[in-house]
Amino acid sequence: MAKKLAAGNWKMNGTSESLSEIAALIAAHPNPSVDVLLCPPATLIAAASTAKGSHALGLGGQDCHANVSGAHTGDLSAQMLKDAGASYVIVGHSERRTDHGETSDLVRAKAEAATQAGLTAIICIGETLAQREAGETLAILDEQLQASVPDSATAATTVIAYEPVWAIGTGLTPTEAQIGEVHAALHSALGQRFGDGGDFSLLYGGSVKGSNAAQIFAIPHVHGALVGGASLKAADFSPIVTALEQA
Ligand SMILES: O=C[C@H](O)COP(=O)(O)O
Repeated sequence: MAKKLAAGNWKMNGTSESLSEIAALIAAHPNPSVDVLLCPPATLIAAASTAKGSHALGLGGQDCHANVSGAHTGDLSAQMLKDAGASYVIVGHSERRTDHGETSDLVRAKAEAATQAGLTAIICIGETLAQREAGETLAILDEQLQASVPDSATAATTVIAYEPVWAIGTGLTPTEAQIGEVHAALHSALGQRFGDGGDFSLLYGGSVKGSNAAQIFAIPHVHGALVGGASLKAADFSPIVTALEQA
């Protein structure tokens, strides 16, 4: 049974003042019935870990280096994120693929590093609008999935996030049928490769908000969301957590 996960990605947003949003989220969900995760900037992970105390809220990084340590100025290893209090790390977000030229081979190496450090890897894949309009969506996603997910991946250590690039931060979302088609294909591909495709958590990401979360979570093989803008404020993220709890 795939676990349900409401994950927030703060991207390059947040300073110590933002820790009050974590306190507010915890207050709104003292005992959540689904997994709830926030990925603040790495500078806040340790403080967020202290702020959350023993609450079940998970914390994650937004990227990690493929190596454990070394001469990589400005980078962070998965071990360092874990040491700061993270239990997850996002790898292969389209903003990393675009802004930093990350390939699926590199994403796979990062996912391996993450799981070796004991973190759950959230591996992101997604098509551009041009690829969707060219009818290439399923082929592109399968290519990204096969190349980005390590052979060592298991449902316990790996979460897949489908994020259409054109839906991120735009207010646009695919139709329910389009999301359903993709998630069914991912479920099937993971099942064929790993034999336990039914257990991998498959998140949808891209303009998820309180007003559309329930419809998205009702789609087969959608086990949660990776939320950007609407995760920054507890007041916006909390309804998404609630919608997942009720799905
Ligand atoms: O990681 C999160 C996604 O990029 C979605 O961002 P968004 O909810 O702001 O569209």
